[in-house]
Amino acid sequence: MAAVRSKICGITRVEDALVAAEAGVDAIGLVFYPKSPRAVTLLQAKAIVAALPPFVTSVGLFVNATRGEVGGILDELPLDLLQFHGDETPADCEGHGRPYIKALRVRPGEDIAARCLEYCNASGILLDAYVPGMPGGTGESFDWSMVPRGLPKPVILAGGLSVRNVRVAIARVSPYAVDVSGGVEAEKGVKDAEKVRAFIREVRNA
Ligand SMILES: O=C(O)c1ccccc1N[C@@H]1O[C@H](COP(=O)(O)O)[C@@H](O)[C@H]1O
Repeated sequence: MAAVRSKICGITRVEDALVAAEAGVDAIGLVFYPKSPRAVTLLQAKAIVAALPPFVTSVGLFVNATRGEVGGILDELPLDLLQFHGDETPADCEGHGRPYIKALRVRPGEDIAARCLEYCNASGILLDAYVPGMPGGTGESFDWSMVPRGLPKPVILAGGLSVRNVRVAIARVSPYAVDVSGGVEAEKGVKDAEKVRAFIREVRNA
């Protein structure tokens, strides 16, 4: 089985990005959603991206942002990958000419395979828990048995992951990558270095 990639999302501080990079993370996520306790300003994001070593992907997370808002960030900061975590249509996601992943919030009975096909130009599909009124970063997991095998896109598994459950999650879902935010925090927006290292170690050993 290919190595499972990891993304640490909700990075707000250069030092947290460096800890994650040193531990071997593949991608870090920057939340451009003003209502999130992990939201970054453009200035913060620029400092974090500038500090990244080569081969660590910078991902910009947006929730129902306008085309102008996303474009305004991209004009200032050439993010490697976009993550759309709201109700964006395929056309919304594709309007920036940049690679993107689309987050799907999985409700009971969700036809994940059909939703996946809607976003046929996405680089991957991120699966997260559905919590009413919250677009993401909830710390909640969903029923992993709902993820079908053989989806046509790389699957990024998210939602309530931590060092305690990530190995089981990988065994059950066989995702391309895992994504964590709250499970490696000391407090909202501040990562716990030991939790970050332990999480990435666990993914690598899975
Ligand atoms: O992190 C946030 O605050 C956030 C806000 C709005 C949409 C998505 C958000 N984060 C993403 O949510 C999932 C799961 O997070 P958690 O590990 O359960 O805390 C993850 O993809 C984050 O990128």
